[in-house]
Amino acid sequence: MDMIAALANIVPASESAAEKQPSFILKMADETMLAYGTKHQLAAGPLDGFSARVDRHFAEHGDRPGILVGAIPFDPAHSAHLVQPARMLRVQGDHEVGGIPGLATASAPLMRVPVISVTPEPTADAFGEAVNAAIRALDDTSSGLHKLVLSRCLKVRAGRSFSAGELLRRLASDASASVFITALPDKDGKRILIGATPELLLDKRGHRIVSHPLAGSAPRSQDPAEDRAAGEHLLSSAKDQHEHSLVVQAIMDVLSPYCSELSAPGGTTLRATASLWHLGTRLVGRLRDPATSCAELAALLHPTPAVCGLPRQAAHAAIGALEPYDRDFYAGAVGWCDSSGDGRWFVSIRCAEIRGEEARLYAGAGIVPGSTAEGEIAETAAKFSAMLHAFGLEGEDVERRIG
Ligand SMILES: C=C(O[C@@H]1C=C(C(=O)O)C=C[C@H]1O)C(=O)O
Repeated sequence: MDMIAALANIVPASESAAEKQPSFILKMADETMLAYGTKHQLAAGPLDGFSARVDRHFAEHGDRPGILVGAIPFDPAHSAHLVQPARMLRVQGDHEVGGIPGLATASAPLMRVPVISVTPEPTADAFGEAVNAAIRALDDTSSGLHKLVLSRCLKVRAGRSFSAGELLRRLASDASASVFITALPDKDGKRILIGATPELLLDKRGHRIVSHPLAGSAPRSQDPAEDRAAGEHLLSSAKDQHEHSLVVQAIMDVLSPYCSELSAPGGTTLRATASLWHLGTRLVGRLRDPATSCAELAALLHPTPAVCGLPRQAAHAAIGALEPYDRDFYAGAVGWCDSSGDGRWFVSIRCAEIRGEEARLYAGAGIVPGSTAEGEIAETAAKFSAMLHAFGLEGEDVERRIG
């Protein structure tokens, strides 16, 4: 059955417009999930207590579909935004996201939304100063810091509201990423988070868990020889391998007490998105007790040193002092968990928060001894490029602003 036919079966014509539009889309290599409407919302609260709230939710709301979808913010003290939808559509395999009713039609031409302004927050220079402050903190052994991830933001204002469907279609052209749209709690109006993340926080099905952390990055090149050299350079870089190993070790430390087996069968390898090379390690484990829920493990893992730093508390405090904004749902997690304890969560990076005619794009980079301000400016500029491409924003003018 094709996508439109499948949707026609589950979306009766009499339904309200809001219910016809998916409020959550997650397109992965092997499956696309679409959630419509809201039956119940997960009770608010910090990440500590998240899995207990999820368990309580399913105990109280035994109706179908027995699934919660949505987003976890960066700050563990802030509340996740998860809903039990009215309906859920899961399409196995890889497929076109073009024909989703209420979003966009596959045959419609891509429309460029006229952009009024692109404002960096902070400026590339100010971000470079924050990176230098982080490098000084890492060099000062009394700080106890080993790694810190700093981000910057681009505020994009347009002449009319952005079309989530068109953005999603453009993002989906990079098959190496999982594309998502999720509703966020209202703040001066309706908000969504949209992105194309390459990073799997945790997948849990029965006994089996998989995590695929990324850390260590290099911009790709249009020139094939230069591109290959950039990848090989990253793979042999002691600084990047060190940065990467800190993340892998932290994740293994969290997961191993729960596992009878935990290993990295393929070791550390290069992962490519359309714009970046990454170092990645796919970790596969077998849980001692399959009743250990995905929500419980995801809450313990987040935020990993791939988006926060090491040690977690000190890095979190340093981010609060050095970044001029609250990350909110950037560098959190997006995904789902179900009443059987299974689930899948991705790290919410390469994303933008959209509210009407305004978008906030985010990009961050891990800083370890040996990092440089110029290197981190270039890396975050490359990390913006997938979203900028989706917004139709490329060229010298934007490049000048983002450094
Ligand atoms: C924080 C981001 O990316 C993270 C940081 C990386 C790095 O420092 O090399 C690589 C992948 C992600 O884990 C981001 O894209 O915003």
